[in-house]
Amino acid sequence: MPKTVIFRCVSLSLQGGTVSAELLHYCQSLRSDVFPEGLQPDWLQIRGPVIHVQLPFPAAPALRALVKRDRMLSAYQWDIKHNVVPLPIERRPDLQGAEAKPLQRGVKNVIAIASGKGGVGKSAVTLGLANALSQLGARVGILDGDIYGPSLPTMLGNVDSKLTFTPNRKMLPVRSFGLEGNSLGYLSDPDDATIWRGPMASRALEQLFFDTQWSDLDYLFIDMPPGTGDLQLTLAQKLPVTAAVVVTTPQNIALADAQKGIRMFRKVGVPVIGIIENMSHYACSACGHEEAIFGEGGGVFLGDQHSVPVLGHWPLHVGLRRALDNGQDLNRVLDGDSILTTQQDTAQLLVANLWSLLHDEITPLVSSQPSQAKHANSKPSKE
Ligand SMILES: Nc1ncnc2c1ncn2[C@@H]1O[C@H](COP(=O)(O)OP(=O)(O)OP(=O)(O)O)[C@@H](O)[C@H]1O
Repeated sequence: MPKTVIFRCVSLSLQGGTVSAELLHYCQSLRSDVFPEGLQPDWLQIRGPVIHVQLPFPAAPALRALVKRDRMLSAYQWDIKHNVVPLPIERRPDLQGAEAKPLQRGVKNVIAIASGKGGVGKSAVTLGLANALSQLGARVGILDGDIYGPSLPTMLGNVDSKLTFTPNRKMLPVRSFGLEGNSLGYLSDPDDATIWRGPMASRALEQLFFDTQWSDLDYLFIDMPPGTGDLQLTLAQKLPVTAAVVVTTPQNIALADAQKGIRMFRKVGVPVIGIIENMSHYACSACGHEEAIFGEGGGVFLGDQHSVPVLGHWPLHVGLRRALDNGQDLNRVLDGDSILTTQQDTAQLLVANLWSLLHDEITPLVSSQPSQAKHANSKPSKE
């Protein structure tokens, strides 16, 4: 129905004091990256001039931006809340096997953040996403799976914290900046981990995952160990991972490793719901000149090859590096910086993609659509 006609219907129905089905229909016709199928009628309740929304994932800023662009909808008051929906067990092949252990009570979704190659910023991206979702009102935890170089305690600014245990010997996660975290770095001398070998390392991580008493969490991120070897494969198989995100830099060398990561998850039936291109470019803080230090277009090329959407292009950012390495609260030291908006946009797209996995009637963004990000079809530059 054309917009003008709907507008008239809605005005009439409001004058009559009745809720307009046309308005719900109209909301469904709105489209954005985060809401590719519009606003679903069962999310909305219209009472007089107020539209109450219960989103199944945290994305209030994306919805506000959508509403702001729309002359008719911006005339309403919007009351936006969310209640995160877990992926049902029947849609999770990883939880159905005889060996698979169930998710802990209260953890709704487990998202693995992986990279084929080390040093691409996987831990930085994990923390950035977790922080962004927490700022959007989600309850978020991080499991530091990088046993050979646990970086979570440094990034959360609590290197001296040690784990405490419940009476039945469950580990209680450490809390910082509104996030829960667990890492071998809190448990022992981190240097001990460097001598661990494959099966031992994988058992340690399983234990860290299953024997932590997480609170009720909407999202638990696992910062996977770098690489695509046996350790990573075993973990992807044994941990109840809802979906995976692959981090890469634009370079060819990183892309080749990221491809292996995507294949690895697919092999064990874990959907890869997005790629994040980190260190996409550098913007000089003195003159603003942008330089693609590690090449260009790699993330999009990878996404197109594997039909996985690119969720974000994160720049090399001096302030971010400083904050992470000094364990500072990103929201405080980067307040007003566009990097936080970039991270939040990516996080909203990520949880929207995760939600779309739940619904047969919604076209999943996962593995069926080519990337919608800019520079589509461009090949990575030779670096
Ligand atoms: N976008 C970015 N801008 C600036 N610095 C970054 C960015 N991403 C990561 N870094 C910095 O790069 C370094 C490596 O990042 P990080 O530890 O997250 O990589 P990783 O992929 O997890 O490494 P590993 O393979 O060792 O686990 C850190 O000092 C981090 O703060």
